[in-house]
Amino acid sequence: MDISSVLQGGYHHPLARKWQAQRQLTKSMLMYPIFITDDPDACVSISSLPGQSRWGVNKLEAFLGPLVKKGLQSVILFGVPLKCTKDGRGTPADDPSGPVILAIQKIRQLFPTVYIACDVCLCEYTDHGHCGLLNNDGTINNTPSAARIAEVAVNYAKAGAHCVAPSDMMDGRIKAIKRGLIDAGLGNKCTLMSYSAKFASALYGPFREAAGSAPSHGDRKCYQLPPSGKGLARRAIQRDTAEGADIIMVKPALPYLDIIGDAAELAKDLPIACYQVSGEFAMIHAGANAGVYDLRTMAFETVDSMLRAGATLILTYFTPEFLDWLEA
Ligand SMILES: NCC[C@H](CC(=O)O)[C@@H](CN)CCC(=O)O
Ligand SMILES: [Zn+2]
Repeated sequence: MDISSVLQGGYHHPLARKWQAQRQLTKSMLMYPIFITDDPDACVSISSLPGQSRWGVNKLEAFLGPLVKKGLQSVILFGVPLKCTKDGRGTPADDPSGPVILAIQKIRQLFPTVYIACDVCLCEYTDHGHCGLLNNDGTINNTPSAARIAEVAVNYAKAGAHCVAPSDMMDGRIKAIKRGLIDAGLGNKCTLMSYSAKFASALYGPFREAAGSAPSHGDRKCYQLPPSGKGLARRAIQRDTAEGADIIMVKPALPYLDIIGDAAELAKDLPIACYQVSGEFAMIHAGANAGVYDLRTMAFETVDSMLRAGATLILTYFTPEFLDWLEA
């Protein structure tokens, strides 16, 4: 056999196999999506998301304490208000007594080392369930939507969020948020993580069930990207980078590894996040429950593919497990 044909010598040993990875998962790369509801003492499991619950702020110490001890370093908060009065502009989104702002203050007080990101969107707070404000004909009214998203983001930052992450997909919201943060004197104190390449995916069902955030009519195809839209994704990544994003996110992750690669190419000087969304998480669990594969092995294999594609930050509901698995 020709000398150049022999590769197996480079990975015959378990340690040598580790060295083959350009980037390996570490605890600091994990950001844990958590659901905060407006019943302060709630702990309600989410049937569609194995092991996940909606938490009241009074339960956050018991919930997050053990995870912080295991090395949890960042969370991203999703408000799931069940008692508020929703309206056309998502008024409850930045209610100072709402679940997100109360959770920011509670986590800052309890766990000062934990980096707090906040998802910024209106769909959990509007009576129509869309991510922006609507025209009378039910279509998105983009300009006031971006302004409202920016207002909510700045209020989360004022409440102490280390990062705001707009998942709404309105055009121009990154520039609007950055301008708002700067005008509030927070431009250098709050990270702007943009869901730049966020697709109109079939994989959000469990989240929408958990958050009660499905649109009351129509769908989100006019503002989330078409799954086939590689060029659109590349343009959105470049646009958001130019508008002041500090982190670029691709979402969902596994069906969009090529887009993660595009982001790593186009925004090579920024951290690249990807979100292993609720449907991906549920799918991996379903396959393991069906005996198709071992859960831990598949969770690592999917995340390794995201790292290989260029991701440096992983939003995943497997965070608690990875904190244990990375210790093993
Ligand atoms: N702001 C939109 C919420 C949204 C997707 C959707 O429902 O369209 C995601 C949260 N950012 C869903 C995340 C998930 O499925 O885990
Ligand atoms: Zn939304």
